[in-house]
Amino acid sequence: MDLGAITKYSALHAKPNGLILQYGTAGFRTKAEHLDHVMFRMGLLAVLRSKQTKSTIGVMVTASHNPEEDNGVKLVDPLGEMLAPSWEEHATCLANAEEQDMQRVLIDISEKEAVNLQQDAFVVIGRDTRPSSEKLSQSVIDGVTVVGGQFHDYGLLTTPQLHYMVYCRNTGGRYGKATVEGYYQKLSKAFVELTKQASCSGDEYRSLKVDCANGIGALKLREMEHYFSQGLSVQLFNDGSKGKLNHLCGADFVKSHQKPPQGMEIKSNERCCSFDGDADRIVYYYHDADGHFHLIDGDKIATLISSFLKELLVEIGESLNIGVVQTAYANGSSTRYLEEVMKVPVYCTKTGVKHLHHKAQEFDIGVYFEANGHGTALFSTAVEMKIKQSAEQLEDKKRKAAKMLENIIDLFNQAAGDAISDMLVIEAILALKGLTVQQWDALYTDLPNRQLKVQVADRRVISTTNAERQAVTPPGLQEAINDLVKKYKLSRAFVRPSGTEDVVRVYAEADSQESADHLAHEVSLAVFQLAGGIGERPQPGF
Ligand SMILES: CC(=O)N[C@H]1[C@@H](OP(=O)(O)O)O[C@H](CO)[C@@H](O)[C@@H]1O
Ligand SMILES: [Mg+2]
Repeated sequence: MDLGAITKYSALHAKPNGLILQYGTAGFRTKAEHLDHVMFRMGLLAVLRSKQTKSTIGVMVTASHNPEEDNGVKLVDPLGEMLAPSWEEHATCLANAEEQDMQRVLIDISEKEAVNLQQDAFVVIGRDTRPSSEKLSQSVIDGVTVVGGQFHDYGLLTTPQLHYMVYCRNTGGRYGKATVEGYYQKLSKAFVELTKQASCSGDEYRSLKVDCANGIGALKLREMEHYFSQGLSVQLFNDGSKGKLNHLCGADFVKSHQKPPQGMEIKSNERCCSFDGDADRIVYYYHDADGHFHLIDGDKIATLISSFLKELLVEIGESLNIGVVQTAYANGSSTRYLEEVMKVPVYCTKTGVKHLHHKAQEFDIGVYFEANGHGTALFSTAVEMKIKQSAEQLEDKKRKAAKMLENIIDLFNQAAGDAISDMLVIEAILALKGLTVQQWDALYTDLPNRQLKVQVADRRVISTTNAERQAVTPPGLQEAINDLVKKYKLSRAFVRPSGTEDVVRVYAEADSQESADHLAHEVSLAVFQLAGGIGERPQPGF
């Protein structure tokens, strides 16, 4: 390492004095103007991680569903997964080191992690469409080059596309070709093969309205659509030509406000979906004949996918273990339906995709989704091989099911939740099963629920256990929640400090919307009183 050069270049990406940031659930995220030094330093860190793992490492510049003025960065580990926790700590230390301490922190990390500095390093970089992203990704490149790392800048990519590139590059091309073209071809081929088998046809059935959150998803879907147009026609809205990124649109807006995005005209019973700003989340929705809005969230997506996979396995005659992984935010009805009707084991992990992803890796087939629409399915190597064999050896009907499963496996992005890939999986399943969006929605009825945020002086006073479903501290809070929950039917509530915002999140569900709203409000008051609320007391009404 040429420490002199690092110090010299670092001064060109100077850290604002006193600024402290944390590598959180989704990397670093804050106002774009505060991130130049973080980007440079993440370039440095990506090189160290690449040397240590002797693999290609990814750096994605995005702040997902945050407002346009924000930005962020996260590192992608060799198999396309999130950065290992010990390196998250290194990332935080490096980002927060004052200029004069930078060299020491870099050396500390290299020593602690036994990084062979002579090893070659390769980093791939992607960015979303934010106005600040291009310059910030240049700062990442500055960091990579100053420590002698090689790089490939993919330019504009969805977050899951970058995860895919990393995975492809580190598996010798077995997973796919590490180009945007390779991504389009792999997914589209699988999708077209699948939809060829569907018996229903007709233009109306095979068309979908997509709200792209005025983000990168619009660009990429537009590039990709002609590859799969045989199987599906998509109509793009909020494609970035006029509106602002994530403003009154996108998956996060639709899920949290439980209403359709602006800028999209919806006729009754039309199938619609929304991506978030970096296209790693998706939710579906429609208006019924009475004009009521129906949201189909990550829980229902997981249900559709896992029931389809289970059916295929039964047809093939394979008894592989399927597990569904959720978080505490999963609607109680979905968990009940999966366990009691579908007889699929369900596991609950802490919030944050990396927790779900790791749990899902424990199964032959692991399906994981956050309620907000981030998720995918993972297939063990042994399963992939078995299914490939079955697709060649089995007879007739069984063989057809095995072929379908083989294509479904190819259609999923197993590196990360991916709005485009999930959309194609869902569209293929609906077509193959001949299901309308209403029939899908009718699998079960969501329990009414409410999510609120409470401002407190220090959200770390709240600690939780049992996959965040119970508060351990501050004393008395969990008892207060228990007493409140008892007042309502089919009720459940929990609180946890957010990993991405300076708030405490409150979640409540109950047998009616009114009860869920009341319960959420009462729990918010308990948080305010017992966990050091600041500002105005939580008010009833939403
Ligand atoms: C309730 C909720 O939706 N929480 C989101 C949100 O995390 P919080 O830790 O709740 O701020 O952002 C995460 C990163 O995008 C996402 O994984 C998670 O699901
Ligand atoms: Mg996102």
